[in-house]
Amino acid sequence: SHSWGYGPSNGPDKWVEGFPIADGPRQSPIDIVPGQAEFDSSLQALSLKYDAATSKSIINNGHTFQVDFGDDSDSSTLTGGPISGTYRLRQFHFHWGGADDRGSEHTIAGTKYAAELHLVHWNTKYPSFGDAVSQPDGLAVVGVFLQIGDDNSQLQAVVDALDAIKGKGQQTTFENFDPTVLLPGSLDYWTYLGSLTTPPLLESVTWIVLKEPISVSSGQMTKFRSLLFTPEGDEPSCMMDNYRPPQPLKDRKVRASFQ
Ligand SMILES: NS(=O)(=O)c1ccc(C(=O)NCc2cc(F)ccc2F)cc1
Ligand SMILES: [Zn+2]
Repeated sequence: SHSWGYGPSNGPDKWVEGFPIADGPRQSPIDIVPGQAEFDSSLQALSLKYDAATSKSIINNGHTFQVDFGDDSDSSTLTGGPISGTYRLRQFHFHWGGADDRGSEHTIAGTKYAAELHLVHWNTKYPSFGDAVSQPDGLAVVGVFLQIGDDNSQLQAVVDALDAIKGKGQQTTFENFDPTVLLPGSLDYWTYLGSLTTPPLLESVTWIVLKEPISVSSGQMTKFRSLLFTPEGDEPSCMMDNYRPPQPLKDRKVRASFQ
């Protein structure tokens, strides 16, 4: 059986065949309509405390590239915001388009950004990420939009590592990187209950989508698109348009941390 991907034969419209939860009640991403989000004064400020020493490696997993973090202690955590307790940073990755006019998973009143960063955290009330990922309050993912503009010098360290992980399955060390440098000035956010945006699409994610985008240049996006979905040696397929489109809101409310 061919595995899931983003092509015409294995893409988002086909995922329901192998993962029926694709049509579930709390799927992600969604279109966020600011005028319909409800300001909730009880929402706390986000507290993101990351330790550069926990960054380990950068890998091309055939769907995206991700930076993995050591998560066997509370060195890099998310607290506050809409969540209770402590969530540990596991990895961050991106989704992007084949052109600068698309690529984000969440959209804002229909507006697509060029890319979207996901910082993935798991609830330490569970013994591991693998346990947390199947729990309704197991994960918290912070989403950050990337908007085309000036070169993002903070992103360059990540961009420069991509040459070493061109093909699926390739990885290399990626140490001393603090993802705080990838956050925008404001931590204002929207939040709602959702899912993983890739199979197995588990409905275990508290989504925290930042209102303020960060910048990325067209040239930096071109380097994202030079990665391959395929292993070196296979017929090359450029890694792009690795985003799921917005899913039905169904019986959910989006809350805003700001007025
Ligand atoms: N785009 S997103 O931020 O929503 C997202 C975040 C994490 C994962 C993930 O960890 N997948 C692998 C994976 C899934 C499992 F369910 C169990 C183990 C595992 F490695 C997938 C999507
Ligand atoms: Zn993602």
